[in-house]
Amino acid sequence: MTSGDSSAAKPQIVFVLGAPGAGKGTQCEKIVETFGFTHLSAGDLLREERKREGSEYGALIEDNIKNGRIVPVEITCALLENAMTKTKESTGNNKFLIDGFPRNEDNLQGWNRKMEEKVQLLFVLFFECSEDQCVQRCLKRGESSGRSDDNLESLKKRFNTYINDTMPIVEHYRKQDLVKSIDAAPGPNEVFEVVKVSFEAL
Ligand SMILES: Nc1ncnc2c1ncn2[C@@H]1O[C@H](COP(=O)(O)OP(=O)(O)O)[C@@H](O)[C@H]1O
Ligand SMILES: Nc1ccn([C@@H]2O[C@H](COP(=O)(O)OP(=O)(O)O)[C@@H](O)[C@H]2O)c(=O)n1
Repeated sequence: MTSGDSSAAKPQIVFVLGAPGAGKGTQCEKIVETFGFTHLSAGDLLREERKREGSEYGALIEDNIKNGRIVPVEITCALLENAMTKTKESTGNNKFLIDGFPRNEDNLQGWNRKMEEKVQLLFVLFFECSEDQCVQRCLKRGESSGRSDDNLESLKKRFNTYINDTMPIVEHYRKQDLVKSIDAAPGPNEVFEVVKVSFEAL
């Protein structure tokens, strides 16, 4: 096999970042419908692992989520890799939106050690939205989501983590010219009109 062949088989990925409540999950659903990517949310995978019977990480994950801290990358990266492998085997799809990751330096380093060479990073979608607007969206979502972190106390901690730990990761990718910044303040359909452009260009 030539090196060209093996690189063609690499999964294509887009990282999706933005503040809590910026609308990452909402836009990912739309991208899946229109462009055939598989959506892998790091937060959803962690919440599933938290409730999986026999998981040794349940309490650790819950403690981190409630306090807006980032779970150690060994756990999150293994969940993502496993989900990618399973998706590839069961559906043949090899294009992934990786939502809410990498969210801090530990996530970035862990991913780069284990996965960077195995995938093709297309770009990083970054949703920009004011803290006020994001908090309002999360509080509204909290009325029905049942999430233990959609409350004001957890949100303050999540925003600290976002500013201190996630923004440097966005800057890291910006320096590599990989970031596509999207204004996430308008309604979901309007935001998607802008998101679309990046995927149509692929
Ligand atoms: N563009 C938007 N305008 C208004 N509300 C939105 C928008 N995008 C998402 N929402 C709502 O805000 C909440 C957070 O959106 P979500 O996609 O879950 O964000 P994230 O994945 O970034 O945390 C949800 O209740 C969602 O319905
Ligand atoms: N890479 C990640 C992503 C999420 N998480 C945890 O999961 C929580 C919820 O993340 P999420 O992406 O589902 O939700 P939002 O904060 O984006 O609304 C985060 O606050 C972290 O505690 C993590 O530890 N590592």
